[in-house]
Amino acid sequence: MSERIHGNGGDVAADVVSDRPTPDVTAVSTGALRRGRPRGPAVAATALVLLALAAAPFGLSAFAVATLTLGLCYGLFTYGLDLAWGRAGLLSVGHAAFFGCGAYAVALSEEHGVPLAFALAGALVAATVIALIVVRISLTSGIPDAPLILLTLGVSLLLQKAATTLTPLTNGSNGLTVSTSDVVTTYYRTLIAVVLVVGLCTLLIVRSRFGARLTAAARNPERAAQSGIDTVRVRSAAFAASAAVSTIAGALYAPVAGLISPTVFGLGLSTSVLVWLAVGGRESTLGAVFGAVALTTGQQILGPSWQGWYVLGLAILFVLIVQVAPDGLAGLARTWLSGGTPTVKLPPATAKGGGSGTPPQSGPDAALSLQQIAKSFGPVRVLDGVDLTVRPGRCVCLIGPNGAGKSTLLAIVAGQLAADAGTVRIFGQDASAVPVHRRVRMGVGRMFQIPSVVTELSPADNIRLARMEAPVRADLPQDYQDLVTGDTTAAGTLPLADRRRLELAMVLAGSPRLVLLDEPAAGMGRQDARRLTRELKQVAERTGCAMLVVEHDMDIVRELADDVVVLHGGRIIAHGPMDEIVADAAVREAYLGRG
Ligand SMILES: Nc1ncnc2c1ncn2[C@@H]1O[C@H](COP(=O)(O)OP(=O)(O)OP(=O)(O)O)[C@@H](O)[C@H]1O
Repeated sequence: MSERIHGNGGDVAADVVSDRPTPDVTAVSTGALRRGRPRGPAVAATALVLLALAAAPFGLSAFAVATLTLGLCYGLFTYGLDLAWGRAGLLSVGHAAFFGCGAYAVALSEEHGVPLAFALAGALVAATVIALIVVRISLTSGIPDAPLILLTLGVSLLLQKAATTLTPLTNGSNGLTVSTSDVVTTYYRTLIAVVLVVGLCTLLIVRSRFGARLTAAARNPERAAQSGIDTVRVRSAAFAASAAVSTIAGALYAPVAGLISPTVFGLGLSTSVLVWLAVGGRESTLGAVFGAVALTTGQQILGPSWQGWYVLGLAILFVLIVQVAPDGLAGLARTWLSGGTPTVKLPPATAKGGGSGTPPQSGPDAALSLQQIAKSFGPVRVLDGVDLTVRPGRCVCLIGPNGAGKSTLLAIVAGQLAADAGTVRIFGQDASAVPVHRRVRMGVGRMFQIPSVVTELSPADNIRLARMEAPVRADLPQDYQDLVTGDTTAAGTLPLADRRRLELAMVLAGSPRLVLLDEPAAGMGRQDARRLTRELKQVAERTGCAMLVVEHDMDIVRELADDVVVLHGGRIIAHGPMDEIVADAAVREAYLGRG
């Protein structure tokens, strides 16, 4: 008897002989960095799984092998999603759009006699271009997560609509048939080989310098950009690769399914792959494939008899996993094998250090020169023609009442915000339209109000990260060497003062010539704040860098500042040495609230 297996993207035909009842389930489902995982057990587990998969055709029924074949197609798809959601931190809820492109490429090629290679190349190009457009719009919108979720969902629904309505081409909702000969035996082995090759290729990429950049960009885009990494480019590339792998998975799925209909673009499959990945575990090749294979098998075996109960069980499993083990089964295994939560590790390719940027060559009069900077948020004019100069080796403290626009000005200097008008010059070069990561290569370093480090990495890896794109390779001062050689616990577990010290070390490791600091002692106790102030002074003396510091604490300002600049009402109302500023009537009126 010929048996059909039902996949989430539509019917799946497998010409197998069995007495089993036809399984029919619709699964309800949802879904970077390298982990510091125990390598021996991971390699052993991978080898064991591969051996078991290779031996499957010899010991299992044709139905079971067909189920495994389908599971491997979905496994590759899940692995594709992991590149986006796991490795790049980009949640897509419409990834079936890319899977469907691959499946329809095969079906259309067969139906209309288009050469398969041509159809596949077309699908890969289309999926990659769509992915790049969607991800770039999302990442440059300035709004986290929501744009990508909506756009991916929109694209998948649009493609589903197109597949339904372009009847002469796609046969509408009836779909297109694809020949399924020899799908169980030879095809199964081919699929294992493809999964293995794609897995190895991406593993190499993840362990490369690109992988290190992706690790940082996914975990802490703000700090990654401030370390000279083009986060939009790196994450966009990972998302495009994710779309390409998903397209390949869809193409491999078509002959297994035998029938490709518009449901292949549907929300059901997009949510299923999220569940497979969540359960298997993000950032784990094995976990992603295992999650898909295990749940697809469960669906085929339990689905027909348990029907709604299976779907309910899957939903409960998903909620449990998200609550109890957000890193999925692979995360649980890692924690169990390492005897605690393992620290994420930066790929080794970063060890060389030194980036491709050009350090400023000239010695201009000003490290920073702002001319007529203006910025409004809606109707509120926050900055209204600010002129400011910071000379090399000088420390300028920017003070002013709450809401005066100090942090906004600092963000404009760093490149995080664009000014509405005015010019930002850094070491003589016009940097007004230069993005954050390129300003870093021009010599800008930045410390944030809340210390911004990659919390999952060890302090040493954080410093390696900071060095990776540095225009000039700088050795850290002796006082910070303990951070390079110290323990390997995650930086997120350090107390605030130590995280602040680590952030300063990261800034120093980037060889900055202009350092921006936003309330560096915020939240610190008196003693820690004094220690940090001393360290900052030493840094300024040792490196000769310029500093622009936003600070409220007048003791710190007095100790640090060569010049004080007072911002009020969007304008600079006074500047000069601290003693003159304190005596200035306009400052007392505006800032201290007395005349
Ligand atoms: N992204 C934004 N959207 C809308 N308004 C903003 C935004 N960022 C800042 N503002 C507003 O701009 C004004 C200046 O904010 P900013 O944080 O630059 O002031 P500040 O001088 O640093 O204040 P504080 O000393 O309290 O940190 C405030 O009124 C703030 O509410």
